[in-house]
Amino acid sequence: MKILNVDQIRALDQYTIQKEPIAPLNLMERAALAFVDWFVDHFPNTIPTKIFCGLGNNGGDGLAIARLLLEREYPIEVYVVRYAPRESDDFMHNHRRLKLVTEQISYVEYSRDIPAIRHNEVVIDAILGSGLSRPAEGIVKSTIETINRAPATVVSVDIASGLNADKPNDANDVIIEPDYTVTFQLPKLAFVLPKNGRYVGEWHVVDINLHKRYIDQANTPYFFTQPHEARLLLHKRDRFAHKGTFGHALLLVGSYGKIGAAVLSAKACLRSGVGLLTVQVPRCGYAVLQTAVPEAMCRPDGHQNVLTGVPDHGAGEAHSPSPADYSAIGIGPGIGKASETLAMLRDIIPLVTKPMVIDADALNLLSENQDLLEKLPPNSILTPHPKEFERLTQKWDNDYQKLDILREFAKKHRVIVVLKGAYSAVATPGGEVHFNSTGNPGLSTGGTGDVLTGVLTALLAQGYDPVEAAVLGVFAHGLAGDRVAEQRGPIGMTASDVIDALRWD
Ligand SMILES: NC(=O)C1=CN([C@@H]2O[C@H](COP(=O)(O)OP(=O)(O)OC[C@H]3O[C@@H](n4cnc5c(N)ncnc54)[C@H](O)[C@@H]3O)[C@@H](O)[C@H]2O)[C@@H](O)CC1
Ligand SMILES: [K+]
Repeated sequence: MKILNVDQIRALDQYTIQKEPIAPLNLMERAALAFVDWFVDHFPNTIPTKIFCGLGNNGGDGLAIARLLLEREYPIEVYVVRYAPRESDDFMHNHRRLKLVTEQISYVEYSRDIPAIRHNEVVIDAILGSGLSRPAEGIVKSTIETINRAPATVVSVDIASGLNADKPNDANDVIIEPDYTVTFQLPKLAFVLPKNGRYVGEWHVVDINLHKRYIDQANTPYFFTQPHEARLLLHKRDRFAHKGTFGHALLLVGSYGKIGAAVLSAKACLRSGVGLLTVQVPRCGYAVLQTAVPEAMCRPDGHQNVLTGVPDHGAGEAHSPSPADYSAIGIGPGIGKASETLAMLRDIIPLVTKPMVIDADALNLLSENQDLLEKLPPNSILTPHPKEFERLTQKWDNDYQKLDILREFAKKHRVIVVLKGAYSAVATPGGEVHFNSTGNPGLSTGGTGDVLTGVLTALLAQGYDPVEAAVLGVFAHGLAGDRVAEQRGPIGMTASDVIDALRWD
């Protein structure tokens, strides 16, 4: 699903009005109905509900919503926040319509007009929407502050009042902190950025049938991966397939004290459909790996505690692994930053021609040895969390700047970057960013990153296009986490649970 900016959303509204065609007032009615359908599914008509409306089209939506909820016998009180002398046309139409069904419309001009809000109430926030053009001030600001202090459940219409949809807010801006945001047609970029979590709450997109042709043609670097889109990326398996069909992956993982990372990445790789897997671990990890992951071939490193890339001669292999022998290579989980391991990266990276997966301390070694970045095979997948990405690049002032840095980095180095977190962002060499829709805070636990490396390496080994591998792998990994959270709650989740919950159908 595309994420469009405010100008595009406005143009999309206009395009729909002209090309469908539909009168603006009817489009507003459609939006209000879509909101109300969602609302009646979530709140019974026994809860006192206060709805705060601004004077623009967001407020117009609010007035239409109030009328539709009154028809459904919701106990609604309507408050119009009068911050300006002029109302939008569609606001005025809906104001007239609402007055035909209720006398109970209050006007908030001064602080004393703001009603008390009790804890068992619902507040619908329709003060300002995507037309926000300056910070909330005066009576708008006081109303927002009162709503935020209230112990009620808050639902924002389209977007929290005061929140910019596609650019940073100032630290001092006063913004509604909703429990839910019900937005029209497409998500806003603001919703997927970490700093905005409290200004979005749980968000839902409702379909209001805006014109598909405009959406199809609109140019945007930003996408939100929906389940059906991820599922389309999945390769069908041939009935006559054999293990050679699904590639041979090599994982270079683990160091003394971190062999668990090697085990997790190896298990996840095998659970993600790879045909054959070889795992190179320091000698200290040999028995552990052979026991914990009997399906994998283990190549012990010549070094007892860290990876050097040189195999243990006792294992009968005289040569370093030839990267060309493998369909995909994943490096990083648990490897540490020993100088021998850096030397291994220096040896191996220039020899690899196929996209590889780079994670954890391999990323930190790249940060400290940036010349290696230039040598990465094109379309390699890097999987930093924000701190690792900051080490690779620079500090950022806000999430929007972080996105710019992310896109620039992926383009410059011709790599795919999976910036991990809520709504993990997959940045492509072509400048696109795909935000993931699965996952939950339970995944913030040791080892889940190692699992992701295994998953991505398996997909590359099977011949997935690297961008598709990243988008699909991140989606499947998050979905596995969601399955675990559903079964046992997010708090007790372990990386091993995530591996067990991986499914590819
Ligand atoms: N245009 C359309 O066809 C549709 C619009 N819809 C609704 O319309 C909203 C956008 O409506 P508008 O463009 O009228 O904008 P808003 O309703 O967000 O804002 C109204 C006006 O307030 C002024 N304003 C901006 N920032 C302010 C501030 N901080 N304090 C006081 N005044 C401020 C601006 O002049 C702005 O145009 C969407 O969020 C959505 O809720 C929906 O009805 C769907 C269809
Ligand atoms: K709003």
